[in-house]
Amino acid sequence: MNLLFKNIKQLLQVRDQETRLVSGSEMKDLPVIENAWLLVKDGKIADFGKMENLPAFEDTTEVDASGKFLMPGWVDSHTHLVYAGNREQEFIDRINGLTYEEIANKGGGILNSAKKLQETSEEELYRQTAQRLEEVINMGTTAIEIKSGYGLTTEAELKMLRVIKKLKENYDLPIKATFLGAHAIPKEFKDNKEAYLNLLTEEMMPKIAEEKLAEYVDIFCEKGYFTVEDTHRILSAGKEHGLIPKIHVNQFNSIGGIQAGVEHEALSVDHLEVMTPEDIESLKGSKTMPVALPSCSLFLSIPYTPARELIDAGLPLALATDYNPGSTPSGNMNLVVSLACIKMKMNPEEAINAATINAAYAMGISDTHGSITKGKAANLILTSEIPSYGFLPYSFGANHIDKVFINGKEVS
Ligand SMILES: N=CN[C@@H](CCC(=O)O)C(=O)O
Ligand SMILES: [Zn+2]
Repeated sequence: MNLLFKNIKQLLQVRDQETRLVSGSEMKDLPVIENAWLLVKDGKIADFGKMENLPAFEDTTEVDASGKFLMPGWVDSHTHLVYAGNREQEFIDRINGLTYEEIANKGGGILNSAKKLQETSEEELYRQTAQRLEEVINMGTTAIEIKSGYGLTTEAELKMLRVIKKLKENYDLPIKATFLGAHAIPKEFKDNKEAYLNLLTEEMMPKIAEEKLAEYVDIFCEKGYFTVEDTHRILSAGKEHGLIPKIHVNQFNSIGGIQAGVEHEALSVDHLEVMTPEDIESLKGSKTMPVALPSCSLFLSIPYTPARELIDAGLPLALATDYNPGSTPSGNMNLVVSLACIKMKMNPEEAINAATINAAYAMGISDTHGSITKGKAANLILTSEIPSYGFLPYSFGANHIDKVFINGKEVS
């Protein structure tokens, strides 16, 4: 059965097949078709056009989209969706004056989540994660990347990645798995980081490659976590095991990780709250997508990625949630898009481009997702009746999503 959307107030993000990302001043353009129709066949976008040229289709289920906007679903290219429990106590500790760094130094933070996760069964972890996945799908996310990194032992890292594998089997949206064993140094290796790096590259990576449990490799390149040298080592070893690099970098300090990412042709460099002019310069001409995580800045009260500087330098930018229990307990891409406009001075067009086509590039799926393009998957958001697409970020905190479709099937 085909699905026909009719009377769409505006069809947003209409692109040709060649456009894989948009950069610099191109990000201000959001191509639209007014008063449009769109046909879905076999889960894919088959055709679209203006209502005045609507052909006669047979055997279609019709959706009247009068007053509504139809657009590609959000793509969330950076999450830590698999975790056990929560870190609400650390939230309270921060309200009462401790910093994120102080909490981590006291054995809280990532190590706290790792302890909880190690003690949680794979079944229970799957249950908690599937619930979060359904929560974000209901908010319009129709493709998602998920990292390991709260296991920090071979057994627990594999447990996380197997949970992601099971999600891939049970849900229809694109899910990419990232191995982030280099997220923090476990307590047992506090005085022997070298041994932990060896464990990552010599024990965990071969197992992950053998079971095909991840597409990407990631590392937290930051003072107190992993150095630029460690980053080179992990990304090189990852590549030898068929894993494409991504990095957590420049969250608190600029230490040269961006240059390492570019050198390794990382698919994305993520966080970027603290950027020097040299960091921006080194991204120019690269294939690496910068990714901003504004909900993390909001939650931790740290600087926002200087989006204007990046975009005005001609670079592309993607947006993601960073959904995790410590720095961003929210997977709401609608809030991310609002924050990008409110706090990072991105225009609605730039923010929507960053959360769809550029986000799809950052998770390696922009040939099949992230825009309204013939042949791409019909992963779509139908808004409620709103005056304009700019109303989405403007009315922050409100829910203007009427329906969500994955491969043409209504899922919410
Ligand atoms: N910065 C590193 N990792 C996660 C948060 C980790 C945590 O606090 O649990 C992030 O991307 O923000
Ligand atoms: Zn993260």
